[in-house]
Amino acid sequence: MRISVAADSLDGVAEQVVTALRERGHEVIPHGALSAEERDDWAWASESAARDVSEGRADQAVVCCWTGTGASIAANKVPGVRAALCVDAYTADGARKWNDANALAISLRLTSAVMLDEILDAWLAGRPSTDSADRANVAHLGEI
Ligand SMILES: O=C(CO)[C@H](O)[C@H](O)COP(=O)(O)O
Repeated sequence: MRISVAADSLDGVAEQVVTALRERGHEVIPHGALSAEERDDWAWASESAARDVSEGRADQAVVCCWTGTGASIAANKVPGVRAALCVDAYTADGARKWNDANALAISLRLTSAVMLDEILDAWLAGRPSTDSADRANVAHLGEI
């Protein structure tokens, strides 16, 4: 997959997100502090990655800031983007399954290197539920 990755600083696991995705065979499009040319504030960096998804340049995004909250809020403002702040593998699996989330938000403060690997494995293996109630919930997100 092509995965856009944004971070507002290189603290914590920011650069490990890029390395881990490339090791798993994905093409990474870097944004914010991960790019030499871009503004690195969380709202701008996360927006850039989310717009890649919204406009078809990327299949998914991973957006990071210190808490993960600002990055997820910014990404969720972009049409068609469903960003989920995930702190463990169960949440990441559920976000893909029940929310059909297409942007993974990560807290650089909370997420250890070990947890990041677990979260990414669950996220990348996850598939959206085909259950009609789950699909109805996801479809309604586009109507709110
Ligand atoms: O977690 C965040 C936003 O939700 C930011 O990473 C945090 O506010 C730090 O940003 P800055 O370095 O610009 O003060």
